[in-house]
Amino acid sequence: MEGVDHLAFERNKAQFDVDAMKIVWAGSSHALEVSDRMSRLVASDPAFRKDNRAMLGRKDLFKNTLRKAAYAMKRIIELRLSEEEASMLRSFVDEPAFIDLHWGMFVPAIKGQGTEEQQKKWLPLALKMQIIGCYAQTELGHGSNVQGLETTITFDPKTDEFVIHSPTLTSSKWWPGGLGKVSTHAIVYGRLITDGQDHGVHGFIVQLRSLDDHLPLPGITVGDIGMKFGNGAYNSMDNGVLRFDHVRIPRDQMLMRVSRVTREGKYVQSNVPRQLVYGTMVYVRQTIVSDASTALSRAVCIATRYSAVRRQFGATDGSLESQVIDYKTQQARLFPLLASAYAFRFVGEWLKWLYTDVMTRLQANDFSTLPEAHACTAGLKSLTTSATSDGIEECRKLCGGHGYLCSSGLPELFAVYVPTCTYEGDNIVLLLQVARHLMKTIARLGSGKKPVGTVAYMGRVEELMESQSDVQKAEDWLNPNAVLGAFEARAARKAVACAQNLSKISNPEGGFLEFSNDLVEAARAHCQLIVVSKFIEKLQQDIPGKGVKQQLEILCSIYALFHLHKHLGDFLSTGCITSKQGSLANDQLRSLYTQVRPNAIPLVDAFNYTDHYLSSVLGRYDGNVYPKLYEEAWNDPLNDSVIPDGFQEYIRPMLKQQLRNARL
Ligand SMILES: Cc1cc2nc3c(=O)[nH]c(=O)nc-3n(C[C@H](O)[C@H](O)[C@H](O)COP(=O)(O)OP(=O)(O)OC[C@H]3O[C@@H](n4cnc5c(N)ncnc54)[C@H](O)[C@@H]3O)c2cc1C
Repeated sequence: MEGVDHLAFERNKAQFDVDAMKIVWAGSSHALEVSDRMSRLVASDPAFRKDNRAMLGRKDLFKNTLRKAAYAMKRIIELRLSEEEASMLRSFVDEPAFIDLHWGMFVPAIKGQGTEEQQKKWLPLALKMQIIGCYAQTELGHGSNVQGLETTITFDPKTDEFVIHSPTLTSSKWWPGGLGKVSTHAIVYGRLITDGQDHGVHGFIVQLRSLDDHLPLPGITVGDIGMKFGNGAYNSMDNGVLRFDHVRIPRDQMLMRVSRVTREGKYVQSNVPRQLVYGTMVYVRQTIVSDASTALSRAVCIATRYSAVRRQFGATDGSLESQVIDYKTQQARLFPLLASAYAFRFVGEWLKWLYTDVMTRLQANDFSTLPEAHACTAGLKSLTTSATSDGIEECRKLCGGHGYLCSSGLPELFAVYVPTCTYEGDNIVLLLQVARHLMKTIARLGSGKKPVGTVAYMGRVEELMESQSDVQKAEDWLNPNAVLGAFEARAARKAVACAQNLSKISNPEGGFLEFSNDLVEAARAHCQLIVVSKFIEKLQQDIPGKGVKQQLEILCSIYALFHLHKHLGDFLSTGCITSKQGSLANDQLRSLYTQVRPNAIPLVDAFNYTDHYLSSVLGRYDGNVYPKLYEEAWNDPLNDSVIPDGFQEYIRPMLKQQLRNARL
């Protein structure tokens, strides 16, 4: 029945103002207005149709992506959209494409690492897309270990040029998105060599293809690296391979904000501090954390709506069967993910603030917060992307068999999302960086310099080593101080235990390798503390709207207590809480699930996603799942004919064969 809202009875249960929650989710009324307008614009335009992506072959998929990107650009110009509107529109087009790298890496790298002069020259071209750029750092042989890159970029004082060369097979650039078939330019990272001296890895703007006929320039070999995981999914992106055979570029194409090479070939550090480069990294990782909340909330929206539609077992006397969302096990898997989506939203919002704060301080030559900002964005990138990847897969399972259909939207969402655990820093490598920062923080505790920002709690390490939770009944766990106290004590104690183990080993690097699993766990505990504490901080703000704050308080408690329950071993073995307190946390968690249940559908409605964006039969706003699933099946190309191609060649002969000699 078209036009009927099959989930209306769920929406009527809302105990809070959903429109007010939409504003909280979007960040402001303005952000909601823009995102709502842009998402509807995309959803209503058939040119942005995406329900056939999984059926397309690679070439058609790729060409379709080019068409959409060009059409989006045309609309952005025609409608005179602002940068904010344009970026929203692109995100609702929802198709991994070369433009992601152009806007997400190429432009920020020029802004962050280029001199003013370089920005003046390159940014207008890039912003109007008269050149298209990518970010070519990773090589076949090295990704995480950037210092291991092999591409050489040697200054030739005779011609005032750099010569870029790929000396080995493993020095081939490998993976950069947008490189394979589209980009005209790249930020290429390689070893800078002047006068025989290696100055380490630096970035350069390099033209790869002719702006007239798109052919690779002399000395450049470039192509796509091949199909990736999933149907459709990330295959709309041309991740590429690139080799240089003594390619020459002018000297002024080295990104020279932090260091430069003079006409005479002298390598000079500018008075702009090297740390500035970290600013771009903080920016990029902050967007990844925000995107994590978006991806997870999409999956959760699908799984929650479908869990309210799906009924299994429990019918008595001819009554309806139970909605699967009412099963406690379903709630215990789904609601922590709902809570995580909100938690990541707020930690992402805070990271946006942090980036602005870091940049303001950098302008004033204050670098004091940079190591901490760098470590915490690295850690949060790792934590949120891992949890989101696992969460999307859990949502697929929460949808039972139908979750495995491409029309559920979940397989493709997972396939597109999962490489975030690897790109922009492998998640384990990033946690090890956080652990290094924690160990340095502990080592400096005696120096009198107080730790700042998200490691400030380490300044109270003596107290945290002794503290005992005073929780006596289940409701005590609703007190934010009780939760914070336990998470701080756990993080501090795990980090201190690592530091103590490391101090017993004479070779610090050897010790770091030996205890790296414990260090990763300590870093994870620290990052979970950040997420919990930022959620709690958010709730200390004024949050208007009937019942909105109350719902968020429930979600915050679910996020914290779910993790406390999941990592109970940590909390018990470090002695932060007793086993009785652990089981009280579990009691409280059960009660919170019951409280969130009537609000589950309204809480996912607050994400304000269009059906186009969700791209899921199971997650449809109106809950009209079964007729649409049935209809969708008949759209599959295999159903174009009743008898499949190949029947005469393969099926019929098999059916008719006489197996006189077979041993079957
Ligand atoms: C879809 C996608 C898009 C990408 N886009 C780009 C792009 O646009 N531009 C670009 O330059 N690159 C890009 N990359 C490359 C990406 O940045 C690298 O793959 C990433 O940095 C990981 O490096 P790696 O592949 O060398 O992994 P490796 O470092 O080889 O990781 C392999 C394993 O070793 C482990 N490991 C590595 N070092 C350590 C250590 N010190 N301690 C413990 N364990 C360790 C890792 O945890 C992992 O389990 C992309 C990759 C993907 C998948």
